[in-house]
Amino acid sequence: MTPAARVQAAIELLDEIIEAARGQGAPADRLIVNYFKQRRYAGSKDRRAVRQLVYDAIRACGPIPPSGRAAMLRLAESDAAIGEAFSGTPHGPVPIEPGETAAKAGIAPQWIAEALAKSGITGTEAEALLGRAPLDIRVNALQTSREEIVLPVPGEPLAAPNALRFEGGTGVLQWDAYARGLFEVQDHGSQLACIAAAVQPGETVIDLCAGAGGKTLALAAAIKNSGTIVAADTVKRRLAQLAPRAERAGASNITEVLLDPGKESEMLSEWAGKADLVLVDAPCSGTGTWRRNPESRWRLTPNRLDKLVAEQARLLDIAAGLVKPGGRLVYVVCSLLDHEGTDQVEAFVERNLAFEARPIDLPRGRAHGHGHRLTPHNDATDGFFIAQLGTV
Ligand SMILES: C[S@@+](CC[C@H](N)C(=O)[O-])C[C@H]1O[C@@H](n2cnc3c(N)ncnc32)[C@H](O)[C@@H]1O
Repeated sequence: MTPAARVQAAIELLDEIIEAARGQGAPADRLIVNYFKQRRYAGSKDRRAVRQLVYDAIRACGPIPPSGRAAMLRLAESDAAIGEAFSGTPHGPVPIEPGETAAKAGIAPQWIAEALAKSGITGTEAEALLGRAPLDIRVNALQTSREEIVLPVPGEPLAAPNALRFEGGTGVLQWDAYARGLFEVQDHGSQLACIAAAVQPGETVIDLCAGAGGKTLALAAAIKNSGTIVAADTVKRRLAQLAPRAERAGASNITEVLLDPGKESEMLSEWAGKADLVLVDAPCSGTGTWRRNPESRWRLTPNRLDKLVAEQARLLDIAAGLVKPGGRLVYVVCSLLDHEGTDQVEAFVERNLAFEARPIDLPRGRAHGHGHRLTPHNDATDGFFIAQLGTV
């Protein structure tokens, strides 16, 4: 493909991504894969270059752009080579019309940028939300250690004791050590959130929003396969990924519970008031993961955020009923909006007088409100808010 044809392909893809974001359709990554399935003539270099153009344009536009072409014109303002592609050559974009405008720049749609600013995320902190994420792994302490593991490329040791960092895009899933369960891909921030849970061997742990089990597996390793971990979620397709991962990792103390939405407490009643730890890794807006999914900021609406905040509060109250006297609840969101973080915890302790927010001691991050905050700028992790709620 010529450089101009690559720019035109990126414009077409951006049109699809914008439409999907407006209608809550397929994520950008899937649309890119589908696009190239129908265009086998594009080689791997073309695919990589187009993908890069698409993601650079997504990052460059704050609000949802009116069109893929307007998004690419925004990128052209900082890259003359892209501007030159608008010359009307075959397969390339038609020339720029007089008065044609580029999409708006910025960190995010205005209302989200304002909510972030109210939460203390401005300037370089806000810009870093759209940086490029490295690739972190968690060495599986059930099978090996960071010192013993042998990998094709040496990773950079991080503050979490089992964390190693590689350049983004490193093909770690093709490594033999992955197939043998010696490590899992997990952001350093997620690993630190699991450390905040401070599990001890023999404990009864409920991972209320286990998803595909990323944190469940870290907790199983920390608890050294003793005690019990209940991994619960409402989405079968996510929870179904846990069993094969657990088998590969050698984690043998996990019980899965597929929950019906609205019947969570009923379905977990055998553990009511019995858990040493309940982890609530709640569904959230994901503002801390824009490095990986920059277009997700175009999908969030005030109404969707309100619904998420209400669901987080409901899940926290369900979790409170599962914690035993003297036990603890750890609340995690990969968002930096205070609505979903410290404000949520403040409202929880007002509703649940048996709980108090406790300080968290981690090698990275800072205290923020009623919890602890990790950010891409300050900590080189995804953005997280973590709170530990102990019974008084
Ligand atoms: C942030 S994700 C969890 C990620 C997972 N803990 C990990 O480390 O990979 C939030 C999860 O909450 C689940 N969820 C949403 N509503 C729920 C509910 N009412 N009860 C339990 N889980 C729920 C979602 O299906 C999703 O898997």
